[in-house]
Amino acid sequence: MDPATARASHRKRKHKRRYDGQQGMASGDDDAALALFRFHESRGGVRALVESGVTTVPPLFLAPTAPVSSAAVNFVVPSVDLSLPRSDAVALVRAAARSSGIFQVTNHGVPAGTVDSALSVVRAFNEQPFAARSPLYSVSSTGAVTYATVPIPRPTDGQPVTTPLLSWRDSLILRFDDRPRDPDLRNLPAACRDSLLEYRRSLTRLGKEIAGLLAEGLGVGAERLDPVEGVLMQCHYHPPCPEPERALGSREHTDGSLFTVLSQDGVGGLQVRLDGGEWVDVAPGAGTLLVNIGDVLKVVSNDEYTSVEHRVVIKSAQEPRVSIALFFNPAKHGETDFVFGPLPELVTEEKPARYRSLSWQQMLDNRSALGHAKPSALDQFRVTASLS
Ligand SMILES: O=C(O)CCC(=O)C(=O)O
Ligand SMILES: [Fe+2]
Repeated sequence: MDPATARASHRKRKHKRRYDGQQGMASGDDDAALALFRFHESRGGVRALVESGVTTVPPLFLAPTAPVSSAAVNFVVPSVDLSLPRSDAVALVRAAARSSGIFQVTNHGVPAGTVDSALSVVRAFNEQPFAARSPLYSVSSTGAVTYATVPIPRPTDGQPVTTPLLSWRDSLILRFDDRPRDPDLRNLPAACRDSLLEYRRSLTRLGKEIAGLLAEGLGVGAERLDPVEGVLMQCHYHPPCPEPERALGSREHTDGSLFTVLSQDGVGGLQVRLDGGEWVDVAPGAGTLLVNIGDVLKVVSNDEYTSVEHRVVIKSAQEPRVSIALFFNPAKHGETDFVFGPLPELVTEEKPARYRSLSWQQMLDNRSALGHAKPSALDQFRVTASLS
């Protein structure tokens, strides 16, 4: 190979690695990696594909098996009425966080208009002409605001190349970590910016209340999970899909957060996996707020609480679906990485620490290397019982 060809080939491989986030791909994946590269270069997201009139799901998005849910199980997401006396609300939160790892909150004090408006500005952002939204397109995981079709890393479980690389959704991502003030969102249309900041302000109050209830449910002081902050806001737009049963809106994963507050419109598609078994639908309720437990809280609670595995299937060939996930973590300002482990109060002789302490960065590194699904990156930090 002459030096120029070798350099070009090296550049191509580097590009591929940057975009698929995986090291050492098999050469059989080359075409998929190039298709992924080209897709990102086009800067229009899934929405642009749909606008171009695709009638089939391109291979980059193909789910390996039809993502069916169990019709046999009638899953009703636990509901917590936040206007109940505190001890009752704590008991409900505790039961839900221990069993399914997801619950819905009612009487939460977040105005319905705040949620509706946030969902509709996300939809409007994505439905702007290509020229208005594509300048923000970036797969970088830094920056105050980015817009992209973001892949969730594939589990490295030896699945064949047909594993989908991309989810059928475009995400507008706002990052609030490391910043004492609101991030610079000047690139967003003003109405979009104002609604999303108001949404975050309102949900931050709710997040603090939920953190207190979750802490009390563990039998520790409310302040033990405080201060929390909505550090990352992912606003997802799932364009109508010509073959809904062949794509996934989101691959299966657990969230890396303490907990996540999720709102969605009435289209539906969110599913959870019960006890690592069957996938079941979470019935949509337009504007309802769901709380799901993430991996940080699973560790901090020493496995008292469970992080819920979830995914999004595409329900409609006509209707787009919009959802907003606000991820809550311990507040951190500046450069210091936060380290977390089982709370000392929850470690006893009968129940020793199930995890070693780990830093947020270690957790992120493991998630991108091993994928976000179970068996999870977290298992790397699990303390295994000594056999001797
Ligand atoms: O779109 C949804 O309902 C779920 C989104 C989600 O799971 C996430 O952003 O982590
Ligand atoms: Fe999630």
